[in-house]
Amino acid sequence: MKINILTLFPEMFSGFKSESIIGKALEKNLLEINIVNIREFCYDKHKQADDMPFGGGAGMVMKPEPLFRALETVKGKVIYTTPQGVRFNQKLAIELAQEEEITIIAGHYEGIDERVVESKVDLEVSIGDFVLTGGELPAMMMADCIARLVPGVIKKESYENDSFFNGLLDYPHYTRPAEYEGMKVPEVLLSGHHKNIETWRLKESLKRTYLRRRDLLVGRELSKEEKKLLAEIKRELGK
Ligand SMILES: Nc1nonc1C(=O)NC1CCNCC1
Repeated sequence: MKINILTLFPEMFSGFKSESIIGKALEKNLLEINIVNIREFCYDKHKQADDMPFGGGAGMVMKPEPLFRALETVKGKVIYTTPQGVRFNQKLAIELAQEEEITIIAGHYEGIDERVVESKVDLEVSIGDFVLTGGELPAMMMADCIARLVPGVIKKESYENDSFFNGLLDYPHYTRPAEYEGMKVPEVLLSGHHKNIETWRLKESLKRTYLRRRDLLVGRELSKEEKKLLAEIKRELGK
C-alpha cells in the first residue's frame, strides 16, 4: 500500500516515518509513505502557497494551482483532512487499508481553495470536533491507523483484540511484576488456562464497553457467550 501526504511542512513527518512501528514497516517495504512538499509546486518567484481570502476575513487560504499540480503527481483516492469531514473511525480505516494507494491533503491556515475540494477530493475526513493549526497531525493519525492494518506491519492477533476491531473496547493489560506495591495482577491471567483467560478478557471488554461506550453495543449482534457474559456483568453491577 502507498500513502501520499501533501503538506507544506514535510519535516513534521520525519519522526513519524523513522520511528517505531511505522519506521520498521517502511524499512521492511511493507508499505510506502510518500511525503509531497506542496511548496515545490509553487512556481512563482516567492513560492507562494497561500493567499488572502476573496470576500475578506482573517486568515489565509491555500492556493489552488500548487495543489492541482501536486495532485497530478499522485494517484489513489484523495482524502482531505478537515473538521467539515466525516468522522474518522476504525471502520473507515479498514476500508481505506484495502486501497492500493491513497492521497491525503493536509490542509493549513483557513483551509484549501474549494475548487480543489470540488474537483479532486473524494472524501473529507475529520478526526474530531476541534480545530488544529494544520492537517498534518490528522494525516499522521490516519496514516498510522491505516498502516497498522497492512499485512505484516503488526501481528494479526494484536490488532484483532484492539479496541473497536471487534466492535468492543480493549480489555485491561498487565505485565511483570505480578505484584507491585500491593497491587496484584488478576489470578486468572497467571493461571495458564487459556480458555478461562479468553473468557475473562471478553468479559472485561464487554464490561468496559457497557460502562464507557454503550453506544457501541447498540445494534451489535451479540454471540451466545457475549449475551451470557453481559447478563453476568449487569447482575454484578446491580443493573
Ligand atoms: N479536526 C480536524 N480533523 O481533521 N482536520 C482537522 C483540523 O482541525 N484541521 C485544521 C482546521 C483549521 N485549518 C487548519 C487545519
